Amino acid sequence: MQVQRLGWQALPDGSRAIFLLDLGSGSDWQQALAQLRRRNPASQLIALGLDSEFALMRDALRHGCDHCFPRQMSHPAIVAHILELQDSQQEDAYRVLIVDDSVTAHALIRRALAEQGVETRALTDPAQVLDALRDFQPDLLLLDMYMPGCNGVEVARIIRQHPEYLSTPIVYLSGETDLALQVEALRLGGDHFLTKPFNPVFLNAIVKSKIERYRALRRSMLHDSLTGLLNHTSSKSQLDMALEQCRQQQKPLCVAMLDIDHFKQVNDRYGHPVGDQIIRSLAWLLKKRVRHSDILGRYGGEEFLLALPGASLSQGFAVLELLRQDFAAIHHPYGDGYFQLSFSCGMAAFPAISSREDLIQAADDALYRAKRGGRNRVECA
Ligand SMILES: Nc1nc2c(ncn2[C@@H]2O[C@H](COP(=O)(O)OP(=O)(O)OP(=O)(O)O)[C@@H](O)[C@H]2O)c(=O)[nH]1
Repeated sequence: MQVQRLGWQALPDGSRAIFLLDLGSGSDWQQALAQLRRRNPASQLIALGLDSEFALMRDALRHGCDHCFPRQMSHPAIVAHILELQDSQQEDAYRVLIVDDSVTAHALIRRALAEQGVETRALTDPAQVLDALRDFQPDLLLLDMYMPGCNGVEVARIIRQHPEYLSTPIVYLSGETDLALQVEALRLGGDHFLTKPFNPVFLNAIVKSKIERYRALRRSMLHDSLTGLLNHTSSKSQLDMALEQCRQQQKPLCVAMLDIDHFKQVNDRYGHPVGDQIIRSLAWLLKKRVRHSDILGRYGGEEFLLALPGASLSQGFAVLELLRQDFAAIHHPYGDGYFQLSFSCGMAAFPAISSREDLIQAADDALYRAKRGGRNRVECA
């Protein structure tokens, strides 16, 4: 992430950036803010340090701010929000699965959604829906109501039998105008009912808002709230998927378990909030340095899991050794001074070790050796 400090006059146009704005105390920012908004429609505008006052927030939002962070918001909370925004800017395109027996309807819907950059896959046979859900991992389903052999409500009910798809938004898109039938369809597992012929602008608006909420919900389910990294359960499931891909593509994969050294002493000496901040700062260092395709999770209290698909044990070792040195060099401010910390790390790699459980166990054993060997070191299985 690049950070620049600029005055209102020097702010660039047409960028996809995150702007942190100090709106000051007067009201002369309103015009400048509105202009910035017009010139940078794809950017995120954040007003910092505002008094939590209705009229001020209303004006900031009215003139183009996406978020207002009140004065009392802590610095770590601000950084966490910014990192989350940066993540959401890097997200994949929205994916919509269309189930409709008419190929003409497919073409119309796909064209309308493609205009907003939404990826689509279309099925004429509803019996293939479970395979398509697994392969395509859509963010939303658009379901026709009347199809040969099965209706849309039955498809929705079958999908809802699978816990992993319980929260996937289902929108009916059908010529059915009977209100009682529409209500019944919603009761049995749908989230919204749109009628054909559809308005493309309205369809896109519904699809976008449903997917935004769905992705936000998934983010909070899959990520750890302190650091924003994957949580314990989702680290393991993402590692399973990455391992499967590496197996198919005959690539190596390296797993590292990291644990901050003598962390109990940090809490005891400086207090729990400082301990939390140390956990965040290691999380952010790791996040800044790994690739988008790597898997990074908070595995336990002060323990992290990092998996590097495509990296051999020696390549992974080089990455972790550098990270170890860089973390150990950080000066963590406290009072008028600072303190330094280190982490220990254990590593193991596929294909020498083939299952997820064995990889984590082997990396954990190596981590234990690193601790026993004096800490602040990386050991390989
Ligand atoms: N501040 C803070 N502390 C945590 C969190 N999760 C776990 N801890 C603390 O982390 C400490 C871990 O201590 P230990 O497992 O004994 O190990 P250690 O002191 O790090 O020593 P070594 O791992 O042997 O180097 C415990 O005191 C936990 O209470 C958290 O979310 N925030």
